Amino acid sequence: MIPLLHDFTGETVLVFGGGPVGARKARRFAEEARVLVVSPEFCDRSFEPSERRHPDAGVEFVRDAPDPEGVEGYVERVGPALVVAATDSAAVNEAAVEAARERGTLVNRADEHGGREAGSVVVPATVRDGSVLAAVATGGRAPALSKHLRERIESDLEGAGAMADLLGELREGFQRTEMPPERRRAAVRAILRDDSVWKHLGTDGAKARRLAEDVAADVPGDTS
Ligand SMILES: C[C@@]1(CC(=O)O)c2cc3[nH]c(cc4nc(cc5[nH]c(cc(n2)[C@H]1CCC(=O)O)[C@@](C)(CC(=O)O)[C@@H]5CCC(=O)O)C(CC(=O)O)=C4CCC(=O)O)c(CCC(=O)O)c3CC(=O)O
Ligand SMILES: NC(=O)C1=CN([C@@H]2O[C@H](COP(=O)(O)OP(=O)(O)OC[C@H]3O[C@@H](n4cnc5c(N)ncnc54)[C@H](O)[C@@H]3O)[C@@H](O)[C@H]2O)C=CC1
Repeated sequence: MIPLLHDFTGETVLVFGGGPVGARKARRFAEEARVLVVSPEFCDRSFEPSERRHPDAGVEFVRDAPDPEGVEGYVERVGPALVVAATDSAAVNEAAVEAARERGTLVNRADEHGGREAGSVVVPATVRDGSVLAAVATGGRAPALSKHLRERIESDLEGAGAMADLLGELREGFQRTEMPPERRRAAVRAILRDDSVWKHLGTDGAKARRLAEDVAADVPGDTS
């Protein structure tokens, strides 16, 4: 399996099953999507996304226990970008997969592992810092290991979002001044290797930027 990124901003995600697993997936997608959870009960009703990347993002709950035909009806009416099948009923989960497949909609089935058909996607463990993200998966062999590794790499990503913002701004400047591509690459590499830029990113962004500009200015013109 090969990871791809999908922007759910402004999209709807339809989750069947409001147990711990459905709630965890709902929480994840509600960072940027409008999430509709269909379930007789929802174990995470107080949930509010910590980071809302779209005004409509959040979770709505519909109290219902649809049978397989009813599941199809929800998928038809809601027209989601992704269906999450996270009930404790294999028949209901299978109906959600079928309904999604018929509409060409992405589907995440929580009660299975191993190879999948096109359009059937897996949710990895994710670490995010600003616009930077890392995802861990184990081919479904050991999801608890994905969680464990996610916790371990959380600290590695600290400051990465601020660094991405800084480099994004500097790159625009480099492009405006028509800095040759080779020199631009060398400057970016030198900034990334500079401990004092990293150190100041979290505390004094303006200072980090000045340091980075100095590092870039010191990069030799001819790097061939
Ligand atoms: C295939 C996949 C499909 C999918 O859901 O997309 C899937 C399937 C299954 N998970 C099961 C169990 C557990 N899953 C977790 C945790 C997570 N599971 C996640 C993803 C995935 N789980 C996909 C593969 C990802 C990969 O390749 O690694 C994470 C990463 C993302 C997320 O869900 O948000 C999230 C960590 C999030 C985080 O913290 O960062 C824990 C740990 C815990 O709960 O503490 C346990 C209990 C321990 C154990 O059993 O290992 C079972 C057995 C159920 C049973 O026995 O009944 C199945 C079904 C089966 O294996 O058949
Ligand atoms: N992918 C993952 O990370 C994991 C997957 N699982 C699997 O996912 C499934 C769900 O796990 P949990 O949330 O722990 O189970 P759970 O049993 O606590 O929750 C299932 C929820 O589905 C609801 N439900 C039942 N019939 C429904 C229907 N017709 N329509 C809508 N909702 C319905 C139940 O009321 C309950 O709220 C389990 O069957 C298990 O196989 C379990 C652990 C982790």
